[in-house]
Amino acid sequence: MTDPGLPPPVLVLEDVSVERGGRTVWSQGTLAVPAGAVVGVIGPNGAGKTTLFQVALGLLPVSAGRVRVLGAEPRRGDRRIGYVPQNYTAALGDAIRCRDLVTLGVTGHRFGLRRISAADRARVDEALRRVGALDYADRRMSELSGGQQQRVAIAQAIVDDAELLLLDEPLANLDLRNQQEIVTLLGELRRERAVTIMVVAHDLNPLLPVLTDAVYLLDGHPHHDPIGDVVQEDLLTHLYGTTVRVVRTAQGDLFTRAIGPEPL
Ligand SMILES: Nc1ncnc2c1ncn2[C@@H]1O[C@H](COP(=O)(O)OP(=O)(O)OP(=O)(O)O)[C@@H](O)[C@H]1O
Repeated sequence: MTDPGLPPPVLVLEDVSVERGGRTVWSQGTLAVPAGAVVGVIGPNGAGKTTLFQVALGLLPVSAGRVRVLGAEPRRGDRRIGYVPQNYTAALGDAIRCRDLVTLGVTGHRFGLRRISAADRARVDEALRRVGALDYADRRMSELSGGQQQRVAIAQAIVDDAELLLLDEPLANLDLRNQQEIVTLLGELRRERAVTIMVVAHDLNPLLPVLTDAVYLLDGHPHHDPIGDVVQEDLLTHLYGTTVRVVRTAQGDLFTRAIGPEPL
């Protein structure tokens, strides 16, 4: 039973299975991601993390079960969801300018670029300002660093006031400082906009300060738990198939460390 005092969960799976190319990617997925959470989506390569996002975005039908996203069936082009795919910025054409990329988040297509209203232009500027990218708004994406590009991609995802942000590996290829800045930005967005954020990540450590929950793909099934229940040595060791230690420093910082395969 859902507590009537709480907002409804943003993503609900009821006994969901997904197949790709004739094989089951994951099955028996039953979970509910609460509104306002910052969720790490974790699991080994090929476990189906991106597949989960594609299901939520209505890009991939499920083979069994029922999915609800923001209270409705998943559907393509749902403006309430902001999505930054894996390697998104690398896949863009070289020529596009930052402001135009963010404008696509409002108009949905390139033809709209010339006909944008003053109100929409203001929203684009506000999104660029919010991620700290206004200074380079008129530069081409190809002229920016990886950290700057990721900010602009996030600006595009939030420009339409998304209620759910799906970020696939937003920290990949970023140095430690840029990773930290993007993580800080995610924490701020969550507080300011009450947005729910789901982040696919291979390295949990930089995200731990902001994560409230995790969805983890274990033995072919997706599960959801509060982050504290997931950052456990047994669970992470099982999940990744290599010994993982959980370390807590005297300052209370928590991090994980892989220390190699189990001895045979
Ligand atoms: N377009 C596709 N057609 C068929 N199978 C696919 C397709 N895309 C992915 N798969 C398969 O689905 C499974 C899950 O892929 P997915 O990309 O969701 O995994 P992932 O957990 O995000 O992996 P990674 O961590 O490597 O990015 C993999 O076995 C993959 O080979």
